[in-house]
Amino acid sequence: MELGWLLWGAAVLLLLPVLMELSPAVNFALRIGFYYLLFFVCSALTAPVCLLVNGGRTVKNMRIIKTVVKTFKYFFGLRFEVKGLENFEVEGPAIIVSNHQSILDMMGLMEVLPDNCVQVGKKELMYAGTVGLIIYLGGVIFINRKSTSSAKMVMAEVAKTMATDNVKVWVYPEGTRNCTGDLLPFKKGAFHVAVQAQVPVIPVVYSSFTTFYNPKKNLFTSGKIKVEVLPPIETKGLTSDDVSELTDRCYRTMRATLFRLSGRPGE
Ligand SMILES: CCCCCCCCCCCCCCCCC(=O)SCCNC(=O)CCNC(=O)[C@H](O)C(C)(C)COP(=O)(O)OP(=O)(O)OC[C@H]1O[C@@H](n2cnc3c(N)ncnc32)[C@H](O)[C@@H]1OP(=O)(O)O
Ligand SMILES: CCCCCCCC/C=C\CCCCCCCC(=O)OC[C@@H](O)COP(=O)(O)O
Repeated sequence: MELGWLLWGAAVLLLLPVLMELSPAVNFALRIGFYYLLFFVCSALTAPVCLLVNGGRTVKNMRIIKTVVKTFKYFFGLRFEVKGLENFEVEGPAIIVSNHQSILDMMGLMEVLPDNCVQVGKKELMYAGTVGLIIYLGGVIFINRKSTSSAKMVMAEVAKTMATDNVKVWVYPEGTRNCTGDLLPFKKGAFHVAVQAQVPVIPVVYSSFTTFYNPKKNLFTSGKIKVEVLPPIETKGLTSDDVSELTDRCYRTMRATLFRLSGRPGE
């Protein structure tokens, strides 16, 4: 029995490099599967540490999560080239908005995440096993995208409490992953919250992943990701009537930056 398992294990180990060469699909599945496994196992190991160190759900746990997730890039040969971090140094709370391409964004998020910053996430993530637990402990704000009214209520609450809690809130205004190399139209919630709380909007742009990551083509190799934190956009004195223009302005600036960072000619 043991000999059988030994032979089986040896065969897989010998065949794996061949399989990975022969089949991009196998290579992609193994790499993305390993990414999920890293999330799952590291979440399970980090959750007790967060509970022991910080006692429960608090943005302070993001420091621990960030320390762990920042190591993931080495497993996948990914490098980040970051510019503009000084733009995070605003007095007090702010709304941070960035493009969202894939679950790989979690590495980019943690690469630059400022202190006291929580994220807005779809509520389905709460049920992602140990990952749901760790993002709950990290203070992630969960919204139900299928119910605009309830999502708006949650966001309105964020606008009220972010000042007292002195937290920054990171939102993906596209509202979903989009790995096309362009931006989807922006949802307005993040900008309503910024205006309601009268806090600046800080745009963050990640260069396109398409040169090293494309699930449709089973592409997932090593690569470099350029990250640029843009100057804050003030909202003091703005009202809800200005939200559409603020959203459009932010969209245009981020889209131009995305094209520049990705070496794509602007339109
Ligand atoms: C140790 C190991 C650990 C391993 C794991 C570690 C993981 C790392 C930890 C961090 C985890 C981070 C997880 C991130 C997950 C990211 C996501 O899940 S992205 C998906 C969720 N995010 C969003 O959806 C983006 C935010 N969405 C919005 O802001 C939306 O606007 C909305 C509030 C959900 C409403 O959406 P919708 O109705 O579809 O569209 P809109 O056009 O935006 O709004 C319609 C309408 O309503 C007005 N409006 C919107 N928001 C408000 C508001 N807050 N107040 C008032 N009015 C609002 C808007 O103006 C529109 O009206 P109009 O007349 O057309 O203008
Ligand atoms: C014992 C229970 C076992 C449960 C198994 C679950 C295993 C969980 C392992 C990994 C989960 C990875 C999720 C990590 C967070 C990723 C954040 C993210 O990028 O979510 C996508 C969201 O932004 C937008 O979603 P859509 O593009 O709209 O779709």
